Amino acid sequence: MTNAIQIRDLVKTFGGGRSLFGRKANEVQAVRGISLDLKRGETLGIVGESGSGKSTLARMLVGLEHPTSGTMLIDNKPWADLAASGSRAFGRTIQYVFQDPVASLNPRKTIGDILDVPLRLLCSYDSTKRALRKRELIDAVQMPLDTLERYPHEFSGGQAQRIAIARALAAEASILVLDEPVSALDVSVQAQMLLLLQQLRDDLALSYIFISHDLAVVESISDRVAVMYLGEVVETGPAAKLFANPQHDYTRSLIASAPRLSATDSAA
Ligand SMILES: Nc1ncnc2c1ncn2[C@@H]1O[C@H](COP(=O)(O)OP(=O)(O)OP(=O)(O)O)[C@@H](O)[C@H]1O
Repeated sequence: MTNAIQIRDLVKTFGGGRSLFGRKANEVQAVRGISLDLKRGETLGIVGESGSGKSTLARMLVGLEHPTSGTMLIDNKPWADLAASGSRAFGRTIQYVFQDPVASLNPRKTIGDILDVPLRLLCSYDSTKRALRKRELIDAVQMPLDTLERYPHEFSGGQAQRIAIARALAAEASILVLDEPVSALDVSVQAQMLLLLQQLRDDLALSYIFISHDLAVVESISDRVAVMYLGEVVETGPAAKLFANPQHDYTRSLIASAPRLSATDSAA
């Protein structure tokens, strides 16, 4: 079985202008030599405190940031080849779902027009095929068909996130990077969203990178978890094992400082 993503020795350094004394000023090492694999069909949770480099890693995976050094294979394609081919190649391979669903949807366009963009620009489908795919996509995220004629402000946060997921699925990329996808939602809506994501992953053979600082959410959806601290991965392991028996001091302190796992406890 090949990996959906293979990351080796990945480094990202921001800034680094020279000061009067020849030392690099304002340099931030956001990611410091990460190696990770995402298996096909797997959900890999990524946890870590604010500033640990989770979003920088995510942004490099989808081509929004250039690595300083290291290699990545995304769906067996070298990252550098995808970057050389441009955003269309990335968009058909790997998609990013943002935390704030309402802000990620253009308020002046109908949902149909929003879904039209990737179908036109990334897939080059004709209008008949686009109309068919839009109905399939909206159905896949369990929204009514009249959603296509409505505008983003007419939807709740949970509904808007379903639409954002439909858009991420439009170009048939098999890998989604979900960056805090349920953090802006009410706890009751979070559970439904996690269920939908699991169904989509299984039905469409997707692989997920799932970033969150909510350990309960990560434990409930992830097969494996990677713990980031100061730009490094300090521990990886199967989700249940890692949370039950953390090996690294930082993982232990992260678990100790997390609020009680109320969402999963009360859903049981
Ligand atoms: N464009 C940038 N320029 C300079 N520094 C940056 C930039 N983007 C991120 N950083 C820095 O890199 C480090 C990692 O940030 P990053 O956003 O990846 O962390 P994070 O774990 O995703 O945090 P959060 O959970 O708050 O989103 C931080 O110190 C941040 O200030």
